[in-house]
Amino acid sequence: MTVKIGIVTISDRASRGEYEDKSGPAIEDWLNEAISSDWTPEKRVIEDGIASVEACLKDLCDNVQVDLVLTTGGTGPSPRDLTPEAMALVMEKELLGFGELMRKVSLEQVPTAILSRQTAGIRGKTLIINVPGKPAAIDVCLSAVFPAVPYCLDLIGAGRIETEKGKIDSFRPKK
Ligand SMILES: Nc1ncnc2c1ncn2[C@@H]1O[C@H](COP(=O)(O)OP(=O)(O)OP(=O)(O)O)[C@@H](O)[C@H]1O
Ligand SMILES: Nc1nc2c(c(=O)[nH]1)N[C@H]1C(S)=C(S)[C@@H](COP(=O)(O)O)O[C@H]1N2
Repeated sequence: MTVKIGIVTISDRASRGEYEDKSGPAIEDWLNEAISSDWTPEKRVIEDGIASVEACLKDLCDNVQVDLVLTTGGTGPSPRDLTPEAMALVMEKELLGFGELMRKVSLEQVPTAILSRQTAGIRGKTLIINVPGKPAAIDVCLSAVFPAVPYCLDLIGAGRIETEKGKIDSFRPKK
């Protein structure tokens, strides 16, 4: 069975068509290069807000039953940045290391990386990871955390993914 991956762009302006969504497609391109096994994208572009993000994430996890969700946007400090507040309502377990590592590598590029409240967590058999909205944040954040993603999916009973050696060396500890 194919692994399903949710790609969720969270942006008021992209969802209204005021600018072109570049971050969702950048995530899809990145995954196409990084994953060598079979996978299918489930793409969404939604407005900022606790209710919109909560509903989208619950639908992807509980109804569509995706294995992994990557969100982009809404992690900052401005009034409409509410992705973390929605994550708090959706996650059953938070994985704090993801946010810590993504901020660390992002800080080597921009001092404003500390403004992102991005995190990751588990709901059922789905891993959800937040990335900031700027298209430039995608490669640095995903390259940093993705080596641990396949084993995390194994541990929660999600589908198995293999990565493209050279792009991402995923690590599975020997049993
Ligand atoms: N999905 C996206 N596609 C293209 N550019 C984006 C996207 N999301 C963010 N950006 C760029 O990054 C900037 C900062 O992103 P941020 O998420 O803070 O947007 P925002 O100012 O809250 O507005 P909005 O929620 O309407 O995207 C945006 O002004 C835009 O230039
Ligand atoms: N790697 C990386 N991380 C980054 C940025 C970036 O340009 N590159 N932008 C920062 C900025 S300016 C903000 S406000 C926060 C939150 O962005 P978001 O609200 O679009 O999620 O992410 C931060 N993290």
